Amino acid sequence: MSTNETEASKYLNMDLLRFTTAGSVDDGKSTLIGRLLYDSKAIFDDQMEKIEESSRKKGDEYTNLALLTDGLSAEREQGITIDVAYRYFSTPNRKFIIADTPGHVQYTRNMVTGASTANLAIILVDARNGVIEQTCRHSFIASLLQIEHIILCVNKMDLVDYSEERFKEIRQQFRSFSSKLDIPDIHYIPISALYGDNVVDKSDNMPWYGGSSLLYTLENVQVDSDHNHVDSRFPVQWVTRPQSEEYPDYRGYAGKVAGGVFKPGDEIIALPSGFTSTIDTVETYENEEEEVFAPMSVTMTLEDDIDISRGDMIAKPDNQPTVGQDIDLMVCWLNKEPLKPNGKYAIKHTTKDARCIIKEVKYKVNINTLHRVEGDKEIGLNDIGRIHIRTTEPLFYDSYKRNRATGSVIIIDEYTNETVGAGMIL
Ligand SMILES: Nc1nc2c(ncn2[C@@H]2O[C@H](COP(=O)(O)OP(=O)(O)OP(=O)(O)O)[C@@H](O)[C@H]2O)c(=O)[nH]1
Repeated sequence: MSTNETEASKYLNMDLLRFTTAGSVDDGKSTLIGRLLYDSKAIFDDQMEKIEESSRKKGDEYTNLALLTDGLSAEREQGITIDVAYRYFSTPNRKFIIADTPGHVQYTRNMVTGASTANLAIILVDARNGVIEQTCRHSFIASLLQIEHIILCVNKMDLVDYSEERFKEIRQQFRSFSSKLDIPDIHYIPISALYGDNVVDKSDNMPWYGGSSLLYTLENVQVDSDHNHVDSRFPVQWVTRPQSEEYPDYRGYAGKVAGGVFKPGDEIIALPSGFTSTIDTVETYENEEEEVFAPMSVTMTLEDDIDISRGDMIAKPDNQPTVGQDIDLMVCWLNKEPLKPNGKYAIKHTTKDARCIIKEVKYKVNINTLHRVEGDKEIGLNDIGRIHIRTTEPLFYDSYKRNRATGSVIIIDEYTNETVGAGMIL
């Protein structure tokens, strides 16, 4: 291998952490991401020159790191809908993908999209304001989405004189709230995104803080595998039939593995038909593989010609998903039109499209207390509630806790085609 190839393969094989950032408007998200990229030397020099120049033009005393992420808003102004921007950077120790979710009004929606594949969420609070409703909302969503690690960054410490007491107060506020949530690992870091305190390097301004910097924490937090490698699930996206002279009977099933491992010789079952067969080959775009696993995109061929079409699920006979039409969900509502009890919606689950009726709104959750709201079941924009639906066709699903891919659904308004809800199967 040439040096370039060695470098490239080292990079590809590097450990990856996906994280998302959440905070309310002006808590300093853009500044923080800019600071992380800048201090970890991930910004290219030409980008930096542009930013310095534009900061000078605006008369900023400090290079305005928020400008680094502002390309996003320009795109939004052009009418291109980008709810989440993915940014990539790496240090010698780890690769990172940041799902950067803009903090405007549609924050719940963006956070759900950005966080659904994240291993970790950074939740920012302004040291002057402490824990506010949005902090609670974001943490609750993070716990619903089964994000295992949260870093609560108490930002703008410079504006509270780097006060240890203030930091401890906020940490206590968040501890008492988060004790009611299912989040296994929470870190607390006092930072100043603007001046770089505790972002990449430990700060001299807060000698009382004994923990690690944000970057060090991001580099070292232990993430389990993103994917369920136990329950084999392959939702079929399409059936390929090239019908070439060489292979007149070829029939391949293409899609993305949603869980477990598949290899030639494995016995499989196709749902909903229940027919069984044996895997002949599994291949990726480039190669025939010895085995494939989540989240690889693959084409599978079987030894028997059985009836399988888009939206069907290939699993193993001794480990099948639940098949059903009556489903309990926690739903995050993403549309300004509230959820219609008894309303009909389109629903997307893995590669399957179906329709559903909302049979019952069981309760709405009060984001601050995490209790049920008594006497009010209207699920409006940014609300979270528990609902029961009935689908027109059976879905092949797992609980969200077990498998994020086969345990989530998207609810769509049939008339406007807008995504109105994101659901996690209980
Ligand atoms: N003093 C001080 N100001 C900060 C700090 N971090 C961010 N700011 C300022 O707070 C303001 C908001 O920062 P942004 O990074 O744009 O905030 P944001 O959360 O990304 O805001 P949106 O993009 O609107 O969601 C800017 O004027 C920043 O310069 C900090 O640590 N200390």
